[in-house]
Amino acid sequence: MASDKKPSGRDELSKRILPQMKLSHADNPLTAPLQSPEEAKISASERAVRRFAVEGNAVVTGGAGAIGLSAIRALLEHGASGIAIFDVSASYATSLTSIDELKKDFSQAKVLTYEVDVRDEGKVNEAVELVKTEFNSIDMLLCFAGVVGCTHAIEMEASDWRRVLDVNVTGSWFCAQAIAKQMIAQQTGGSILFTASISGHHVNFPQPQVAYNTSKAAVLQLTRSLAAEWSSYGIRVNSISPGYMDTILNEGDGLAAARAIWADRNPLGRMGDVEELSGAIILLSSKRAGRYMTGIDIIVDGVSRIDDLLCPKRLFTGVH
Ligand SMILES: NC(=O)c1ccc[n+]([C@@H]2O[C@H](COP(=O)([O-])OP(=O)(O)OC[C@H]3O[C@@H](n4cnc5c(N)ncnc54)[C@H](O)[C@@H]3O)[C@@H](O)[C@H]2O)c1
Ligand SMILES: OC[C@@H](O)C(O)[C@H](O)CO
Repeated sequence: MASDKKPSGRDELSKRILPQMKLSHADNPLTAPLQSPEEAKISASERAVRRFAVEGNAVVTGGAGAIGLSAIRALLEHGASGIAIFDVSASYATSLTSIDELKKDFSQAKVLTYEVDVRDEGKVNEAVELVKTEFNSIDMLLCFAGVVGCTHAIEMEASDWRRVLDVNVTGSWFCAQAIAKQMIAQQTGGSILFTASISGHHVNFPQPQVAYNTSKAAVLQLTRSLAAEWSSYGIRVNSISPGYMDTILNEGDGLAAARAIWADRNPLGRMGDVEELSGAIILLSSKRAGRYMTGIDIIVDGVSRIDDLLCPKRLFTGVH
């Protein structure tokens, strides 16, 4: 029987937004049958490897940085066929040797570098077009481009605030939108992974980082919002939240002294190694292993958040 119910606002919206591009359940990689008849025949060991395989090509922002480079190595180890690194020249200058090593170790894959400041929307779109021509398809986006700033809130200049928010939030958004458009046009779906932080979940101690903490909390909401909007195009959107990792990001800006405090307050007594993020990155980027995961955040921090429980100032003031 035909319903005379008026369409809801949501129905109207769904009609307007690229309705013709929405994937049917059978074509959407997130709702299509999990296993094809051919796959049912493969050996258990082959299935185990396939479960965590990473398929296709990835754009990796901040890929010349510590976490980005380690993630690229893991993506290539798990089968990625192409990597396009988006980063700024200063980082390329120091990471060229590592990038050359990656190219040598994974000669079957294409590793390309693009000088892109993720704050520049035009440059991001331009680079995505170039990657599209080079790779034909873009299947993954991993956003590691990020900056930190340790300034007392009361002394912060507008430019300090904007620098952090522009790179960490707006830059991630520009890249996600440009690449989602491409994934939607391909009708293949894909995976987007943002880098949030434990700083998006709690307030760091002892360093003052209001802009950074705010930016990473925004990344968590960006993740959930885009996951909800883009699942009907087969696009999964997730994030990881690293704890204190032993990278150059945590060396400048007066942070050297804080490192001992962070390690001391962590029950494991140490900061994290970037390699320890690889498991979560591969799980979320893998089409099979991560298939029913979207809109989530994986915290990899060796329980650094225990700061929240142990910080005497916060306990006494009751401020959490
Ligand atoms: N190191 C940690 O403890 C830690 C913890 C939680 C989250 N994170 C996040 O992980 C990500 C990577 O951090 P990392 O430790 O590898 O730092 P890193 O400084 O080694 O890497 C960051 C990379 O981002 C690039 N970048 C900065 N601004 C950019 C811009 N405008 N456009 C393009 N690229 C830009 C840098 O050139 C650099 O290569 C960041 O988003 C950071 O906030 C780091
Ligand atoms: O909170 C952990 C990180 O996001 C970050 O490394 C740190 O706060 C930067 O000083």
